[in-house]
Amino acid sequence: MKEAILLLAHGTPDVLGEMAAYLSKVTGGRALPQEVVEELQHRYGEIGLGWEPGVEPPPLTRWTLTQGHLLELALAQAGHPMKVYVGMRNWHPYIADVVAKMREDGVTRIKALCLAPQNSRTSVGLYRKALMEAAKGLEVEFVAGWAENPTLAEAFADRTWPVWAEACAETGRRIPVLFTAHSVPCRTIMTGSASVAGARPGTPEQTSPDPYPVESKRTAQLVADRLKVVGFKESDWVFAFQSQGISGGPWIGPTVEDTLKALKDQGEIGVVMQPVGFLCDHVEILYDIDIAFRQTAEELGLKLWRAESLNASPILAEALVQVILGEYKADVDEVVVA
Ligand SMILES: C=CC1=C(C)c2cc3[nH]c(cc4nc(cc5[nH]c(cc1n2)c(C)c5CCC(=O)O)C(CCC(=O)O)=C4C)c(C)c3C=C
Ligand SMILES: [Fe+2]
Ligand SMILES: [Fe+2]
Repeated sequence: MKEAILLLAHGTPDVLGEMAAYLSKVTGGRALPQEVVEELQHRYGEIGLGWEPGVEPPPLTRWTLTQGHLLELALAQAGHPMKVYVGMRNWHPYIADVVAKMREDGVTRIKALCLAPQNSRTSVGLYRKALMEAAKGLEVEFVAGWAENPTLAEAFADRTWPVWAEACAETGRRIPVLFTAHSVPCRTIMTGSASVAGARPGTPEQTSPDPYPVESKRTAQLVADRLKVVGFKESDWVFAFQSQGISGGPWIGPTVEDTLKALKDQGEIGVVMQPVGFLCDHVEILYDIDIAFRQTAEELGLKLWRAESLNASPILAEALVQVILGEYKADVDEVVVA
């Protein structure tokens, strides 16, 4: 048996001209209106993507590949050297192509982990589906969720503390922290939902509510708990779901926009945003938070600070090692032959 690690991630286009093809992957082939394509080209353009390839790949691809390298190094340092591959669902390097490469390299057992700690059928479920289709005949151990890993909470706390301290010092006030995760469509979280993307047929997951909203808030709670050693209080944080889709239908809230308004109405003068649903920089952080929410906050008279993304955080690499080595009991599927 030859075992290797596969990190699964979202993927992002390399140039603006690939946007329509990329979106078709994201939506599973459903074409989106031209104005949605153009709006997303505008947003990705604002964070540095061009019509021609840049010197470096876009942040989401670059950081995801870096996280793979750091994990490989951390595994070796922990005395468990294993090769780490990275596959994306919606763009290159595609999961199917990476699994084909793993086969070529003689891998017979894959331990797969999503760079999305909170389990949703609209993210993790789709990654699992793509992997199982590609890995026919290989043994697969799939980690479905690791939202409550204490070292992950430590990694986020490590990024939150300096910016929260800066915000409080600059204003002389306790500034609230707004933890966020990506929103999902309302139909995703409904029991018996028809939207069961990625769920294994006949499993309870297919008909049970999506665990995602609860898991997202648990991550936030654990980060808040860890910050209490530096004087953080339970009353210092709130939670919202950000970046509701622009492709139609109702998505879960509370939204960041409504939460910023509520904070202003309560007399707050600023807010620190900590997006605990994301492990690295991408459009939801660099555009939605740094440009759009910052502008909304300014219009309301609030100053907005943002915690640095985990990106190359060594504590994140440590958390991944724990999940892979089974030192942290993650939500792991039974080992199956795909
Ligand atoms: C837990 C759920 C989701 C996470 C996490 C998530 C991260 C994420 N998404 C993008 C880029 C896009 N996502 C889009 C649509 C979309 N996203 C989710 C869920 C999560 N995304 C859903 C359910 C959908 C709707 C899909 C559909 O069939 O319509 C889109 C399309 C435009 C839009 O609707 O906004 C983009 C683009 C990134 C980069 C990302 C980060 C890892
Ligand atoms: Fe998405
Ligand atoms: Fe999104």
